[in-house]
Amino acid sequence: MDTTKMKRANSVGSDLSEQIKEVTKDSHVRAENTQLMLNYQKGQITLPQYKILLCSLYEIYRALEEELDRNSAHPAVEPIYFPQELARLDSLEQDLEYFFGSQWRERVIVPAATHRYAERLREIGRSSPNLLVAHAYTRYLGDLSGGQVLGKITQKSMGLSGKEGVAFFSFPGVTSPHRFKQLYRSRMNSIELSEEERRKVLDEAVRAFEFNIEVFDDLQKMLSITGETSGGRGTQNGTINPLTAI
Ligand code: HEM
Repeated sequence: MDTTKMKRANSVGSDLSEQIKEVTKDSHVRAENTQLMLNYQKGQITLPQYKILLCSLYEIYRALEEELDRNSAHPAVEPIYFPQELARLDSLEQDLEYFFGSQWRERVIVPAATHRYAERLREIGRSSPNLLVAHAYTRYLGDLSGGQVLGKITQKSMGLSGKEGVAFFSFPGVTSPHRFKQLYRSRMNSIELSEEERRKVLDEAVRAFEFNIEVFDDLQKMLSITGETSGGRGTQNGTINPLTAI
């Protein structure tokens, strides 16, 4: 972490939740401004874009949640381990089945950036579980924040009714995202970390955003190669090969 970022982290006090927000502020702006997220915010997300995004989210959450589960008793994981409230894997599986049919597992295709992100999650799950909080924060608090707006946009842009195809955005175990985020932050703040460990967590959070940005950029490239950047057909439950199916 460069000294400017570290100074900024310290300027907001000693709470991990404040520091992590501060050091990832610029990264958040960059993530919001990726082409994929910009299209999203303009309501220009198409079914092929959404389906291919779901595939990557599935790989990411599979790695994240397997590592959180495996390390659930670790002192830096236990306070922020909320599988009932937060786990996304089942919802993603439901959404993928809705769009790709019962053989959806054979249709999941992801770009190289997604593999790198998932590999990093598995690596830290194995060797530095302290860092999982940085990734859990980046994804889950994002899903409970901007993600809630994106869910509504998805439903509207794709004319989906009810929860079908958009289970990913829905958190039935969280009554108030605002209050839950407060609880989550206080749990983050209760994790005991040395200065060195804290610096590594903050670094990892910046990296976590970077992984997401790379995934979005790769997805955008994949879509432009398949000519599906806008107004694609998006055959539901089609039987064609993965690239044309997205
Ligand atoms: C269209 C894209 C996005 C929009 C419109 C958006 C919007 C927002 C908003 C409005 C908040 C603040 C909520 C609050 O203060 O209570 C927020 C928080 C957050 N977002 Fe995003 N976001 C987007 C993309 C992302 C992405 C791609 C990530 C990471 C993968 C992300 C991660 C986060 C995190 C971790 C927070 C919590 C910050 C904190 O309170 O510490 N966001 N987002």
